[in-house]
Amino acid sequence: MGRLTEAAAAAGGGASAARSAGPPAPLPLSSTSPGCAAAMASSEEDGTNGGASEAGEERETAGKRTRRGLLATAWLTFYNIAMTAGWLVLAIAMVRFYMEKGTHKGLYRSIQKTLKFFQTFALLEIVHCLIGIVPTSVLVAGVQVSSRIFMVWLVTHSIKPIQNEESVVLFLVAWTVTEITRYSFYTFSLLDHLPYFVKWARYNFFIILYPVGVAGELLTIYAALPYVKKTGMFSIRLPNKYNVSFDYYYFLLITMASYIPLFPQLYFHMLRQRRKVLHGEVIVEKDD
Ligand SMILES: CCCCCCCCCCCCC[C@@H](O)CC(=O)SCCNC(=O)CCNC(=O)[C@H](O)C(C)(C)COP(=O)(O)OP(=O)(O)OC[C@H]1O[C@@H](n2cnc3c(N)ncnc32)[C@H](O)[C@@H]1OP(=O)(O)O
Repeated sequence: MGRLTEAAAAAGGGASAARSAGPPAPLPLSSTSPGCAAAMASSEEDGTNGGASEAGEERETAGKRTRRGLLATAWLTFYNIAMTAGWLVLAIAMVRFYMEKGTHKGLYRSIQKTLKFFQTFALLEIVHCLIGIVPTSVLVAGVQVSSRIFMVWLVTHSIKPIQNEESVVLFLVAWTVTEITRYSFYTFSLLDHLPYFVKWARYNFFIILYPVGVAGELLTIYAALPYVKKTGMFSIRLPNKYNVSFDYYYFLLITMASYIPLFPQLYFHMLRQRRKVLHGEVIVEKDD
């Protein structure tokens, strides 16, 4: 299948035109076919397109809502409000803890229930992609959510001695700021009242927060290695009646290594989203 790509001027479109112009991302983890060539046209920087394009955007939002269905829109609005509130509660609890105790020791323990609840609830994001009520690629959402679930349940919850590591605070702060911004962005978008600051924050904060979060996660797994090796936790040794063996220590090493190919994919996916939404770059792909 050959491909032909052309740049479309985003005269009155910004993010909406970008989205309507075609699916994002020629990366392997994106929903588009790998290797698609893409050309981009940059238009507005500040989101002010004039009355005509605003009316166009409104029509587009209404169109999206109709396509998605009212029930799905109502569910997503509820889901995003609940998630924004959950991560806000977490942020407030963390700030209060630090102000009262003056140390990060004991922080994870004090917020773990809320964290586990809301991060596990985020599994629904994979379901949203699978049933098609959000346009995100299942793979992108799957890698993002499963790595978080893994960090919460199979690392931080299960390996108590690492819960007071500074690196835990690093990823907790990065996740919390990201999620408050991200879910409020989705909420305001669905409600058709998106403040420019929220949009700007959604597509800029990640530039710093993604590497910070990943560093926190990797350092936490690294800190867990000696304990996992010593205890042999979650490992299955031979001989056993199923004749299978599993070593959690090596599994953690492989997981750390998998960040090398996977994290850049997510990061570049977000950089592309940023270019489309904030700078109105439009990717149009045509199949021969
Ligand atoms: C079992 C062991 C597994 C181990 C795997 C190990 C490998 C791991 C490597 C990866 C490491 C990641 C680590 C990570 O945990 C670190 C951090 O998170 S640190 C903190 C910083 N993080 C971020 O900034 C996260 C950025 N990522 C994301 O935002 C998303 O997760 C992502 C799925 C990557 C991107 O989102 P998306 O493609 O959806 O982009 P947009 O937000 O621009 O949305 C596109 C359109 O979808 C609509 N949408 C999406 N979700 C919703 C929703 N909930 N409600 C309503 N609408 C939604 C959105 O509005 C856009 O729609 P449209 O185009 O129509 O406007």
